[in-house]
Amino acid sequence: MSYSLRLSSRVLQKSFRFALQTCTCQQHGLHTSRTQKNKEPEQEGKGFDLKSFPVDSIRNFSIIAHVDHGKSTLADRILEFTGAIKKDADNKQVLDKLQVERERGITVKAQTASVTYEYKGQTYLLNLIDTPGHVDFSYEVSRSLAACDGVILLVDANEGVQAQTVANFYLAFTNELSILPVLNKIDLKNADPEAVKDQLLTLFEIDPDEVLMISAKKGIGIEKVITSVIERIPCPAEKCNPDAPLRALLFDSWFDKYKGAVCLILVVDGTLRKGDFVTSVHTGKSYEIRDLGILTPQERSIPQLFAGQVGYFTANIRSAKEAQVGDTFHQKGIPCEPLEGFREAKPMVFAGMYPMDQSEHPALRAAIDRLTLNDSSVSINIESSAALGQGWRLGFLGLLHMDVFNQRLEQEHGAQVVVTTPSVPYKVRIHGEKALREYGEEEPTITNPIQWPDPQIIVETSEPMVMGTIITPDSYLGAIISLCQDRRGIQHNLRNLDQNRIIVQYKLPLNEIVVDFYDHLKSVSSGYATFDYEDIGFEPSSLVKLDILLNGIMIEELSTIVHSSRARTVGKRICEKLSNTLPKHLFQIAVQAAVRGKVLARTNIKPVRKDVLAKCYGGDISRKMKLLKRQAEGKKRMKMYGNIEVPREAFINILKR
Ligand SMILES: Nc1nc2c(ncn2[C@@H]2O[C@H](COP(=O)(O)OP(=O)(O)OP(=O)(O)O)[C@@H](O)[C@H]2O)c(=O)[nH]1
Repeated sequence: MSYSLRLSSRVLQKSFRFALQTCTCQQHGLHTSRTQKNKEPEQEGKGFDLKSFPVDSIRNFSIIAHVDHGKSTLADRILEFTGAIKKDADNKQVLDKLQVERERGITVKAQTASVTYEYKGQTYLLNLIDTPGHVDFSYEVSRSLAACDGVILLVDANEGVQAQTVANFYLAFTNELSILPVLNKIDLKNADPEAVKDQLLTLFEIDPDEVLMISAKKGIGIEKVITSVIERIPCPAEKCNPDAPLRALLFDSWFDKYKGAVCLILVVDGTLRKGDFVTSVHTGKSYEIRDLGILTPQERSIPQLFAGQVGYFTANIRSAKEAQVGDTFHQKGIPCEPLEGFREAKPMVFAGMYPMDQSEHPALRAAIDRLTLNDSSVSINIESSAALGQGWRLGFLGLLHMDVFNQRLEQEHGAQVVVTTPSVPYKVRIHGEKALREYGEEEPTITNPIQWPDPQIIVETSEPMVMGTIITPDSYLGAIISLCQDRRGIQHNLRNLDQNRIIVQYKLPLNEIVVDFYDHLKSVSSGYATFDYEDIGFEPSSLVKLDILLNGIMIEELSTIVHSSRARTVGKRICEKLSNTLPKHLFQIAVQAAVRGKVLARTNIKPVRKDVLAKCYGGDISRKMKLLKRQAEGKKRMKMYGNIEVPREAFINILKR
């Protein structure tokens, strides 16, 4: 799905103007006039104050669902229905602002929109947070939920409950949020709302009478969703105190090249005003609030934010480290207890990232720094490689996350990067004083095979495990079970979801699923099975470092960590890939894969053959034999002393995914 940027900016400009008109009209009971339409946004912004929204008229909520169940479409309809954007056929996923989101048709970044709605004589301020559906972005979901009191749990009435519906339900449930179940896509011919209601009852004990039925695409049932949000999701009164000194939770941030970090906050206690001085609990640094506002969904300046309200501020914060998501801000000089943060992002997949050309290193560093401000779930460590130069080892929540980060670096910052094959973190228990001094702890976490300790000092190795939940039509169960077994999975649970669908849980090593498990699952189930996983910690496992040697010389960059039962197969695969990628030399090259010096796989790269007999017309056979013998001796010598040149491009081809 791709929309041109021109189109999206047109939609957003339109929506901005319309949002301003609506809010002003609702505030002052005016009708939209020609003069209002032509007013400058800044002038209108000055007149808008959130004072008239006491805590009991605020609803902070999120839409959570499995991927593609229609969250962004429902968000569009809510924005239209409340007048925040004009009703327009162009309004498609208005909150998906990033180019990568529009190109891939997925949400990767949670977005917020504040809208107002009149209901039973009172005007409500509804803060809607659109969240991503894909498993790799569940951190965005958990972060959004920290600012919410309730969620709309959206389920496709045709596809029914899927793996991420289950994961998202439990995320909201454990956060003690009110859950408003909504079935979407009831306009589809194959929609079976009654069966899906049964699934919700079986799995989550949701009363079928409480479930709303809508079509976000056709705009059916939207009003009921909005009024149910007002009636069934509590206001933030319980956790907010308007009379206490300021306490604000930072739950998202992004970088603006003119204003610095833009911080999205929930004001939990007190009031925040433009010009106030605030202090971060995390860094102890103080800042003057330069701009304060709400997202409608465009940034819109306002003079103050009150308890229970969601908005943004800018304070000339220039570094990602100073705008840490989960931080608490208080009034300068009036310290407070930090607010309870939320689940820390835990990178699951690590990969090296290097500039295409070393001269681009400073520019890439700046680009990564800015992008991590927008996506704080990425971890960064400096890394260097003899072949690829100076770079970074970045940690991501999953493979799609890594791909999207890479694409955003290119699209939003114009950076060209080399990304190496992803790996997962391992834990290695070591012994010996020298070893402990070197690694600094008894059980270091290894994110790069180069750091793997000498086998002599290893006591035990552990790898990260996940609990995978798969929902599938029963006809694909056999193929899915053999796929999971092939990936060293152990079945944990299996039960019927309804007459023809099964929910099955497998304990799997993360290493076995990071690269291509999802693709294989989709292919063996004709695209019907859905998968979600949660981290369940490290477990002891027999892990070894697989080294790659070229004519006996170890190439550090190509080493990988594998389960001992997989070493031979993986070694064979790498050797074959290398022999197809490396340029031929004048002598033969032996490509070997070895564990602790024992060779497990080998391929040979044949030498380039120079025709030494070309100039030898006719003549004696012994002369020819002599030339051939001399050539063979030369090659033998070269093999001993000749340097194998691995061009940077070949490395890039081998190392990149
Ligand atoms: N027929 C029908 N299609 C719908 C409806 N709601 C959404 N869709 C379609 O479903 C697809 C996915 O919708 P999105 O709104 O992007 O779904 P999403 O849940 O935000 O997706 P992610 O952000 O990637 O998780 C789009 O093609 C929509 O047009 C509906 O009520 N009926």
